[in-house]
Amino acid sequence: MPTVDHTPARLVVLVSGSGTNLQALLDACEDPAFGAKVVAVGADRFDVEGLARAERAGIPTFVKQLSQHDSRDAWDLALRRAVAGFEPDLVVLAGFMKLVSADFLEAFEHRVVNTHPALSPSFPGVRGPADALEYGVKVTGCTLFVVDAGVDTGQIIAQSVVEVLDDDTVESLHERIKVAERAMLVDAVGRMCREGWSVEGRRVRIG
Ligand SMILES: Nc1nc2c(c(=O)[nH]1)N[C@@H](CN(C=O)c1ccc(C(=O)N[C@@H](CCC(=O)O)C(=O)O)cc1)CN2
Ligand SMILES: NCC(=O)N[C@@H]1O[C@H](COP(=O)([O-])[O-])[C@@H](O)[C@H]1O
Repeated sequence: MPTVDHTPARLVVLVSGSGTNLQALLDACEDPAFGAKVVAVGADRFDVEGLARAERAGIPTFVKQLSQHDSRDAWDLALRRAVAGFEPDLVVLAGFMKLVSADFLEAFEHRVVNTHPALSPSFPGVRGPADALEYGVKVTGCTLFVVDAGVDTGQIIAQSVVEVLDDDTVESLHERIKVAERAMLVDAVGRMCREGWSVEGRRVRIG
């Protein structure tokens, strides 16, 4: 089972875009009682707002771009080494739009979590809000899970429900999901870092 080896716990956050989930963690970490600090932010692309948010907060950043490596395996290894160099207790994929390999996950067993804008196991992949809207569900939401080698199939840590409104667009729905997602992420990551967690079969227990 994972152990939290540092106080405060060390978070490495991976992003690909605007980084509002990252920002929520950065804000929460300002309170020493939160029990965690972001020690590095990584991305798979340059010039994203998520990296700028980290730089403004004085946090080290790194970029590992797939196109700058000879193969997917070489990219994955470079990413793994960069993350490992920061000795994370927890790796948070926060809008990170690349699949990570089984080797990556083995290096940080049960320590890699991802936030997804749908209620798993429904609507996996990169179109969670659009797929929920198209299907016609009346409620959707967000899920934090322990990442495994599948796509959004890992053990569920936390979920939050969001109502779908009659006049929702993909954008309006995703924005409302993101409000719930940030609160869910901050709450669950804080509790994991302060209380520890265990994974048994499909079940995750905090504390
Ligand atoms: N092993 C896993 N890695 C990741 C997971 C996961 O569940 N298991 N979740 C993602 C986020 N994600 C959806 O939740 C997701 C991200 C990206 C893709 C995808 O097909 N990406 C393409 C590239 C797309 C791009 O660069 O814009 C790819 O990886 O080649 C699917 C699902 C985080 N990682
Ligand atoms: N499948 C992965 C996926 O859809 N991820 C989603 O991208 C958004 C990133 O927002 P942010 O960059 O503002 O945190 C979040 O809603 C996250 O769940």
